[in-house]
Amino acid sequence: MKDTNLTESIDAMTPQKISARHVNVHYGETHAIKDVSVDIAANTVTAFIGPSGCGKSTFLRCLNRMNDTIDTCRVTGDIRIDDEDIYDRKVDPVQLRAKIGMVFQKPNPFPKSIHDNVAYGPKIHGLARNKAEMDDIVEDALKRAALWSEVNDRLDAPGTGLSGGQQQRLCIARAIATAPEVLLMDEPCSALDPIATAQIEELIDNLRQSYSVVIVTHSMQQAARVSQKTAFFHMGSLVEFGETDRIFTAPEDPRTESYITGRIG
Ligand SMILES: Nc1ncnc2c1ncn2[C@@H]1O[C@H](COP(=O)(O)OP(=O)(O)OP(=O)(O)O)[C@@H](O)[C@H]1O
Repeated sequence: MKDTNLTESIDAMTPQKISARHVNVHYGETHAIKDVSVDIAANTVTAFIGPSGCGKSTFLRCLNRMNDTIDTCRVTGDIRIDDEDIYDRKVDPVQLRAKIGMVFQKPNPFPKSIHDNVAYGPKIHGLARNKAEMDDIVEDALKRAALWSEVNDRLDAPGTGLSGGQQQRLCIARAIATAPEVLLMDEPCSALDPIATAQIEELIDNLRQSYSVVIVTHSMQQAARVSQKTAFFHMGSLVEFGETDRIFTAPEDPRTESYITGRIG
C-alpha cells in the first residue's frame, strides 16, 4: 500500500478513531480480505471504493462485527476503536453496534411509526428516562438527519410511507439516535434518485462534524464529492489509501489508476 509523505504527516496530526491491523476474512474457503491494515480518522468521511467483489462491504462489516452474524465468516487480525479491541470477548456486539451505527444500501425502516423507528434503539439501550426525554432524542436525531421539517407533523405515520430518500434519512436518524461515534454506510444512495442522493451527500458532509463516517460506494464521483480519505480495494487487498484528492488526481498504484480511469471494474 502506498501513500505520500505529505499525507502521512497529515495523518500524524489527525486523531485516529479506528485502527485495523492485519485483518483477514474468510467465508469458508474464500479469502475475501487479505491482510488489510488501515487507520480511519475522527471527523472524516472515508470512502471505500473498488470493483465489485473486491471486499469493500466485507471489510466495512468487520468494523461493527456485522460479519459475526454470518456462520461461515471468520475474521482475524486486530481492530480497535479508540484503542479498544472490538473483538475482545468482553465486548457486547449489540452495544458495539449502538456505538458504530450502520446504514444499508436499501432503506429498511421498521414497520412502525416514524417516531418509533427512531426511538427503537434508545429504548433498547435505556437512553431515555421518560417520554419527554425520548421525544427530545427523536427530535434531535430527525433534525441531525435533515428530516425533521418534513415529518414533524406526522410522527405517528408509518416510516414505510415516506419516499425512498426520506426513508434513508429516517434510517440515518435511527442510527444517530443511539449516539454513535462512527457511522458505517454501505452504498447508502444506490436505491435513490439524483435529488435524494444530493440530499444524503449534503447530510454526510454535515455528519462528519459529529461522527467518523465510512462509506462504501460504487460511484467515484460520489467518493470524490463526499470523502476526504479514500481506500481503494482490489481482490481483497487494500491497494492504496490516502487523501481523496490525491487518489483521484495522482494515484500511485497502476491498479488504482486503471480503476479510476475506468479500465477495470
Ligand atoms: N455471505 C457471504 N458468503 C460467502 N461469500 C461471501 C459472502 N459475502 C461476500 N462474499 C464473497 O466475498 C468477496 C467480497 O465480497 P463483498 O461483498 O465484500 O465485495 P464488495 O466489494 O462489497 O462487492 P460489491 O461492490 O459487488 O457489493 C466476494 O468474493 C463475495 O462473493
